[in-house]
Amino acid sequence: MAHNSACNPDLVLAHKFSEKTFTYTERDVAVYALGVGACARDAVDTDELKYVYHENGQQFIKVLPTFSAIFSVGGLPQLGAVPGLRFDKRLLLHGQQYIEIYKPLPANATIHNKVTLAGLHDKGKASILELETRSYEKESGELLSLNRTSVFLRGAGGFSDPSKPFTYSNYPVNQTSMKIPKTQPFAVFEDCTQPSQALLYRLSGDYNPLHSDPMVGKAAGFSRPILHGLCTLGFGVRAIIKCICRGDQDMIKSIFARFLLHVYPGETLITEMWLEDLRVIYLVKVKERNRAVLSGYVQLHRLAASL
Ligand SMILES: CCCCCCC[C@@H](O)CC(=O)SCCNC(=O)CCNC(=O)[C@H](O)C(C)(C)COP(=O)(O)OP(=O)(O)OC[C@H]1O[C@@H](n2cnc3c(N)ncnc32)[C@H](O)[C@@H]1OP(=O)(O)O
Repeated sequence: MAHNSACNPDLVLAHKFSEKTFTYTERDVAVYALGVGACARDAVDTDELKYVYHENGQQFIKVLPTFSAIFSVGGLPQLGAVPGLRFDKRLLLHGQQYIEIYKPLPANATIHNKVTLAGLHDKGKASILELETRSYEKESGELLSLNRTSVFLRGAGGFSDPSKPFTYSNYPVNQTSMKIPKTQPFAVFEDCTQPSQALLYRLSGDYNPLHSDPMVGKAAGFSRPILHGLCTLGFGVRAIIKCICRGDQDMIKSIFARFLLHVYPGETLITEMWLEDLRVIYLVKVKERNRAVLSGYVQLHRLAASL
């Protein structure tokens, strides 16, 4: 049987991504925090003002751990240039994100990114491409974070024998496995996204028109532009920092997220959390449609003394 020629796995796996350097400032950190809803309900929120303002004379504003995820988004335009990979960029969806944070992020820095391919899978109707981004602080050479981004390329699968579909990954499977407990959650947090949420969030560097252009949203199969997956993740992890970390963002060691369903800007997000030793399992639901949209875990360095 002839296979879809959307993807030549040998060429894709052999591709070397170019290294990139960029600088961010406190302004980017604050715009990001506002983009994931910090202080949206309460402009003097005692847990969150520090992400957008030099609260109590602090020298630098604090950085949300999920800010490191945007270091990986610069790889998006590069995907179109990967030899051996053909896909309709309007049909691309963010499938999963795994983040390791090695030290609290500085309020401003020049970052040097090294990107490698971590996985490629033929799912028949789609292919999944996984990229790893290691982000180094240029001045010190220190590794700040690792991101593994899985993109779900609808319509770009079926390039291998369906009886043994092509699959390659170079990372431990246990990093992406988790089960939602059947018990009552330890904590639940409800938060509203704004109708303009994606228009604000995109200023943090993901300018994919799927999140802003009504025509592109429709071409992708949605009634209107959808929210960035990493924005939903930012809301979910903020809820965990509030409810479990008691406001201390530096407790977070690693984060795993699987995007289950799209979110429309303006919808209400309910984050349910379960605590299993130093791991917080979480599930984010859209209240208006009663649908699960995101699940994953957050690994902590330690527990808050007041828990
Ligand atoms: C490099 C830098 C890149 C930066 C990227 C940033 C880009 C952003 O601008 C784009 C976005 O933010 S898009 C918004 C966020 N994402 C979403 O809304 C997607 C939500 N998820 C879905 O719609 C479906 O799960 C969907 C459509 C993903 C899958 O649903 P179905 O088609 O129903 O799939 P299903 O039949 O259940 O499963 C088929 C096989 O695929 C695996 N799979 C399913 N969901 C997955 C997911 N989310 N991530 C990874 N793999 C996934 C299944 O396990 C299954 O494989 P197998 O048969 O081997 O079990």
